[in-house]
Amino acid sequence: MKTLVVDHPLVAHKLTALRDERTDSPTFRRLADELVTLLAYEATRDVRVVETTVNTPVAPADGVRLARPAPLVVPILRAGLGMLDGMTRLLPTAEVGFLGMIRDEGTLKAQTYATRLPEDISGRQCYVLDPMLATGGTLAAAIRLLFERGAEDVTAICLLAAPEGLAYMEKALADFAPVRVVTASLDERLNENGYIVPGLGDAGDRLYGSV
Ligand SMILES: O=P(O)(O)OC[C@H]1O[C@H](OP(=O)(O)OP(=O)(O)O)[C@H](O)[C@@H]1O
Ligand SMILES: O=c1cc[nH]c(=O)[nH]1
Ligand SMILES: [Mg+2]
Repeated sequence: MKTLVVDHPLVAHKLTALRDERTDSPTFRRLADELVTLLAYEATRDVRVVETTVNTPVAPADGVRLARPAPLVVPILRAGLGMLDGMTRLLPTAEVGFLGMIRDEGTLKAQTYATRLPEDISGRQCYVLDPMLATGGTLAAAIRLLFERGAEDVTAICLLAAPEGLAYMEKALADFAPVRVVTASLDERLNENGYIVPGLGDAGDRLYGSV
């Protein structure tokens, strides 16, 4: 598994504002959206393209276009939904599938409550969106499911990741084809409740709750 922590002053600036407990939900949503687009630029560096030629008003020009089948983008509900628009702004022709998953806050185990993916994802490049990689249980289960359905490679885009979660995913996904994690920050650790420290709190609540 490869992990990329995007090192860019704009990413750091927006992430700092996102973490701030005084940031309200509308601002949090906007910042998450902007951050995803910046992360997606790095995350799609290996997106498959094919060569093509177009005619400019002056002369033919060699170029590329996205290969088919189009990439599949999978936000993990609920919090991952806050990253979807930022991602499809960069990849407007991507297909979108949905996974609904929730972590039991007692056991910290992830449960899947909704799956809405295309019938056939064999050979597809997949981009999974979830702002928080904490224990890694949610993302590992989501990525495993995509590989079991035939995905060719999977990139997870997260706003924050914890070292414990990355280590867990490394082991849990060792038998699967390439996995990449692209994140804005590798934070210090998890606390006793499985929250990322310093983190940003509960991403789902901050996006969609009344906090
Ligand atoms: O790495 P893990 O320890 O599995 O935890 C991370 C998961 O927890 C959060 O979702 P949550 O279960 O709170 O659901 P929500 O998006 O509906 O708020 C977050 O968005 C991840 O999906
Ligand atoms: O820090 C954390 C961990 C899991 N889920 C969140 O929303 N935040
Ligand atoms: Mg939550």
